[in-house]
Amino acid sequence: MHPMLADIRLICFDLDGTLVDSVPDLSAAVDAVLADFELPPAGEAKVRDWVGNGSRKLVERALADAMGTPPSLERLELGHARFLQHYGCDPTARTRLYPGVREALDALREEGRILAVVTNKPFALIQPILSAFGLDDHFALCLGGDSLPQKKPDPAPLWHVAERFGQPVSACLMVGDSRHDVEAGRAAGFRTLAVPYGYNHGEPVRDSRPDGMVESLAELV
Ligand SMILES: O=C(O)COP(=O)(O)O
Ligand SMILES: [Mg+2]
Repeated sequence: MHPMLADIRLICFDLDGTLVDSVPDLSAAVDAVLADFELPPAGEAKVRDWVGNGSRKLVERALADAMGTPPSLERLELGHARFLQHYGCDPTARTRLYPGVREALDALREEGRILAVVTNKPFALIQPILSAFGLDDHFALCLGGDSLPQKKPDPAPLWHVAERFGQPVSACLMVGDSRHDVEAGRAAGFRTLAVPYGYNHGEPVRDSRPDGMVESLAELV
């Protein structure tokens, strides 16, 4: 067991960039939206740096980059609706679990820890992705970026999960790949653990000073 887990009863996991490498499917959907608007594709490298603030912001960044100017509200709404359609068709066609994820989740569940997903992704997309990897039963609660009025880096989703399971924040851990996860966790009073392999707007997540880092979730167990 990892030393940081000693007093931890509840663990909130980020999804994109922490449990799943979803950029191949996210960027295919972004490029499909851009094609709908007869704009050039963005490609995976750019999309990787745009992920993290939810799908609406992702589409906004892609449209602004392709057009050289921020999109109108109307274009953004239409683009986001199109994105949800394209992405929702098959959100795991090229998405993969990161190494160590399944082993870690199996073992942590076995140990009786409460596991939750707190992502900025729309709630409706969480279940299809978890089920594609046979992980639907592992999490006691999943929250998306649209589940509450606030999303990460706001601590509200983390407090919501802790309260739901009657856990003091001192018994809770946030595990993520980006500064939004570390900031939300710290603001909530959770302990924070980061993985270096995900998406953090092109910056090392270590710069956000998480309480700990692991190269792979396999190190948790
Ligand atoms: O949808 C996003 O922008 C990122 O989602 P995440 O919070 O699971 O990393
Ligand atoms: Mg993430």
